[in-house]
Amino acid sequence: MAKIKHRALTSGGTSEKPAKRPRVAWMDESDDEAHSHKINGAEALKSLKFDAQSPRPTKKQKMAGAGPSGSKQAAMQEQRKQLPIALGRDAIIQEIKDNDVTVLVGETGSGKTTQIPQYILESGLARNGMIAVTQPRRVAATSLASRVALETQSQLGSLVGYSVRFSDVSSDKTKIKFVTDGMLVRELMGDPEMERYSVVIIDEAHERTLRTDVLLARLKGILKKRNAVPTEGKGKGKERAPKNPLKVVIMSATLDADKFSSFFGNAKILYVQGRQHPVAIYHTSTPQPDYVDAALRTVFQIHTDQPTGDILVFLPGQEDIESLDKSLQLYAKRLPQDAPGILTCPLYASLPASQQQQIFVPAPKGMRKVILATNIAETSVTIPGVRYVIDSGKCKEKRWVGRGVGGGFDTLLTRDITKSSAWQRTGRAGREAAGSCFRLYTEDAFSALPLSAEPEIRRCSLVASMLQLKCLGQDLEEMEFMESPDQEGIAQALMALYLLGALDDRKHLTDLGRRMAFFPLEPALSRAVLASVEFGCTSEVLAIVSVLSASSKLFVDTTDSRESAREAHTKFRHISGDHLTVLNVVRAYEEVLQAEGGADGRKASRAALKDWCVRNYVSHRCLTEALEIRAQLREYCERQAIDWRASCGDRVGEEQAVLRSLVRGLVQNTAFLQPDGRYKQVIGHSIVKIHPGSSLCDKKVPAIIYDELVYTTQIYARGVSAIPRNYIAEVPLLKHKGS
Ligand SMILES: Nc1ncnc2c1ncn2[C@@H]1O[C@H](COP(=O)(O)OP(=O)(O)OP(=O)(O)O)[C@@H](O)[C@H]1O
Repeated sequence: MAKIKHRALTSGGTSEKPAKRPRVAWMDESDDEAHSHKINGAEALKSLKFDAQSPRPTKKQKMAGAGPSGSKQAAMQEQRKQLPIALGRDAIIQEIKDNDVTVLVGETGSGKTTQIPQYILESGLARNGMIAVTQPRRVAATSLASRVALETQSQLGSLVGYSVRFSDVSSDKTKIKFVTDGMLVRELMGDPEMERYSVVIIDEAHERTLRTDVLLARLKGILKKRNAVPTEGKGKGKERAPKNPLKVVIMSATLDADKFSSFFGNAKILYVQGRQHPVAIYHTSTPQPDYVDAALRTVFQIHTDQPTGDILVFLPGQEDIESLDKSLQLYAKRLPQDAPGILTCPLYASLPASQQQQIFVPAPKGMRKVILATNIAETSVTIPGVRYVIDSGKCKEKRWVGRGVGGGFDTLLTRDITKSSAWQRTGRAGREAAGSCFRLYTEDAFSALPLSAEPEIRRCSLVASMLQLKCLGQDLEEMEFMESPDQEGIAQALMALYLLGALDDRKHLTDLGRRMAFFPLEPALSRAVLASVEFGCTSEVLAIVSVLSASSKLFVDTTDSRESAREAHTKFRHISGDHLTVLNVVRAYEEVLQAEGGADGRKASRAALKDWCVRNYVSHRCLTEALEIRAQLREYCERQAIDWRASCGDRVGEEQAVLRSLVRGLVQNTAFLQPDGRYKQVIGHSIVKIHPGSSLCDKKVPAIIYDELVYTTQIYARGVSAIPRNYIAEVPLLKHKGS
């Protein structure tokens, strides 16, 4: 293998003196034994057996994902038949027919997610109802829906559709619907017994998201109701059958199947063996504490030594992705002129959907695509062209820090992955052909990893779920979950909902709480929207809340452009802080929109708008998405008879009204200035500092509200505005406390 001459990089990506970088030493772990694993030490899941290799795909097969017509379609149908799951089709359908709940464990890429819904549909098991397939992440839900629509030769949104927050691509004709688990929980509010679904498939159940756990708990109750055999009725047999029975299928490649089975009264467990393509696994022979650097070297080792095929690198978060992206681009420039180029493609949750879709676009001829992803690409997703996976062994985990009444906050902490995650990541390399997975940790380190992560229900805020369940007449604290939430988490959620006015002092849901749950927003933000009605500033609050709900950040602020960005942002700055600054940006953007495209801005030139955003260091994607979200929130307002046009008119009144509304929602996110210049939470005990990215970062004001706390070396408040102290005392439930 020819050595690449690297030059040393600083984290900012600038070059230093040339330095030779050592290669990463690998140990081949590709013997069969190393790839089999057991679940719970009991049921052998011989899933990662790399010897069940089917023939390498033909050129035609490789093209199968490219389009729905002619030979490509035939190749795709042929590929479907080759999937390991296809062999067990009839047996699986029979088991689903015979059982209310089926737990299905099959190796990554065996065809569970794309095929099982189609088999169920073809078998007639769904009768006139729909088949829901849940996914923990939206990128998986949307890309799977596209794939299954292709396979069924239908247009996305007709037979096969999807529903994720703020985007529903389904219709009356839809029979298979891919949904995020959060969306299905929301749907419960309009359809508490899930009557419109005949089959609910909970996919990637091993991830144990809070919403999946809520769904599983609800499904248990729904099954009892919908599948009970009526005691009254004249006839026998069919006439005594339940009217609209429900089937539940729980699926994953890396699942503690016994646990799920016993939760559903010893449900049937099915194992699907075999995988389509082998994946060779390599561990490093020594630990690699600097995993970004190790990933950089491995990318180039693959690029110079290995045949064509795209590379998927798993990193914990956006910062590492951006850092590796820069380094890769820098080194790529130094490749010999005749060598294939490198095209980098970042993928993380806060990246807008349109940019996330770039990972599915084939690299131009002569280029190798390197996708830099967080664990959002870890499950369910097939990225065509990927043959190599590099696994840093790290991920970010959401965790409620400092749990307890009034205190604490959700934060993302970097930690080692689990064995489940490692297997899932490995699985991304063998989707269309044989692949390789390079783990940036030793085999001993792999052996020491826990099997699976602690369920979210034990480590994340329960506020939103508790409110949704209250609307269904259920108390989270009394429900039977696979794992019960801890008392501190429950107390914190109850207190938060009480302070928002969603619950009364007897823990009963209030009318306000019901209205809050109606909006597809965090309860704190929906409370602010509802408060804006009282203060006559719904138009302004909707604009701010829409930006806060967008998936990407409004202000573009990279290390290289920090000074120019700050200067450009000055003209939007509002003296009160970040919330009204956001409003100023939205207004300025709308002015350009109208100037460019007439009264309704519809014909505005995209190029002109983008140009304006670039010049002002604000994100065009964030603003486009925020305006779409706002349009939807306006519809929700109309359904609640709220006049979304209500606006203050004058700027002084506006500042007061908007901040007062926001305090109603962000009441727990308030802090008072202390004599030592720091801020202390009003409810809670944490000492916080204003984030350096805030327009208020150098200011000392008596009291602040903030959108969120982030923990790095200390606790920072982000998205901050200054408020008079008495605004906090105005919050109805706090009045009597005289805070
Ligand atoms: N978008 C796509 N483009 C090309 N091939 C695809 C696509 N989606 C699925 N496939 C093919 O179908 C196979 C089965 O995918 P599927 O998602 O059904 O597997 P799975 O068993 O659910 O895997 P996992 O547990 O990893 O989600 C893939 O290995 C791949 O060969």
